[in-house]
Amino acid sequence: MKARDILLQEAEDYIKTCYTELGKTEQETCARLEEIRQEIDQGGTYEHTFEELEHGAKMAWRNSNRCIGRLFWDSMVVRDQRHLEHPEDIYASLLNHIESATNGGKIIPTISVFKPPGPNSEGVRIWNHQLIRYAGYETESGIIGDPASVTFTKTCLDMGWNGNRTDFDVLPLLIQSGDSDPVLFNIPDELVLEVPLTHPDYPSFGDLGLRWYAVPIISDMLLVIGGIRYTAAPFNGWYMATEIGARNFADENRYNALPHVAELMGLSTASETTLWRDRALVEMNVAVLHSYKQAGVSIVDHHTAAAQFKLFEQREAECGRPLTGYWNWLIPPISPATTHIFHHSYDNTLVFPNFLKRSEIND
Ligand code: HEM
Ligand SMILES: N=C(Nc1cccc(CNC[C@@H]2CCCN2)c1)c1cccs1
Repeated sequence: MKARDILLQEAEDYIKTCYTELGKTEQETCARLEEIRQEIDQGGTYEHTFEELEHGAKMAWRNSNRCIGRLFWDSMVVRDQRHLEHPEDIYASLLNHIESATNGGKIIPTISVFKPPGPNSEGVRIWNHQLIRYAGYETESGIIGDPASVTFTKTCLDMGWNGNRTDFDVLPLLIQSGDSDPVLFNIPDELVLEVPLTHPDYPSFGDLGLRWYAVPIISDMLLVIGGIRYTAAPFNGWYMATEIGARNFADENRYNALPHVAELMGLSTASETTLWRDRALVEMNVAVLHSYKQAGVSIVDHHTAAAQFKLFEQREAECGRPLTGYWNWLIPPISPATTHIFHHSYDNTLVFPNFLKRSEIND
């Protein structure tokens, strides 16, 4: 099949599903399909209406098999930014996304969709993994900051960026538009809401100096709708606390904070059989939930998130949509067996629209 025929097939499949879900008539659907056929014949691609883009982005979230947070798929704010060309304008739009999604801590799930690559344009690409993330610096005496960011930090340093070399330096944005070189932009401090970590029962927890940012905004995944690949479509929700407490601060190849937490709790780390690691892990997650709630920043615990996911499963069944999911990612990293997810199996079929990692694209 030629590329155009594949694109036309994917466009038809999407429009039929999308227009049915939006309650449009057969007549409207056929008329739109004819328009798209002509557009593809003439220019090799086609452009989504805002309505098609908005609903497609929501469907992509609804189809994200690794996401436990999908109950709220239909409430996402979709920002159509396809008219922007210049890196400075894209930068300004990303700052608006950060500010509007943060919403003073009452986080609003939001996605910004930028111009996709076309027959005569490279489209937009954001090189960051997340819009807000901490730098990682390799030094002779170990790593400062987030080890997961060492490679990207090196790229930014090579391009002339300088961090303060603390454990919590917010990285710059690296934006590429069309076929021009990527450009670096700093994020103003006042736009980055952060939460200092304290623990309700251990006053010395605050002395660890741990903090994390409020809003996770994934910026390195592709949004694929009806055969169109949006290479820059940063999206945010709110955190599930275990992401921060059981991975970012707990992994030995991340901030590796559990031994410090065990020490301040007065636990001996001499033997694994005391389960000191597990006790430190739970208190780390208690600290995250306590701190985000105290700061008025949206967050969800893994039990509540699992209960919400169960509701999502039920609603999808009521709508007659087969549920797809990926068990390995849906179970939380602590106490997984206390959630219903652990005791179920899920169909990991890839349904479109969806989000893909760059490495998952095979032309
Ligand atoms: C509203 C609150 C949300 C919560 C609590 C939530 C929770 C999560 C969690 C815990 C993961 C696993 C992440 C990891 O282990 O690294 C995840 C994955 C994912 N979520 Fe959600 N999510 C939310 C909203 C969203 C939104 C708004 C989107 C997109 C529009 C989304 C799309 C995804 C995708 C694509 C993945 C898989 C990422 C990958 O494969 O690397 N989620 N989500
Ligand atoms: N709560 C969130 N967490 C999340 C969602 C998708 C992807 C990620 C990052 N996952 C990659 C890390 C690094 C390896 C394993 N997890 C986090 C959200 C981020 C954006 C919207 S919701």
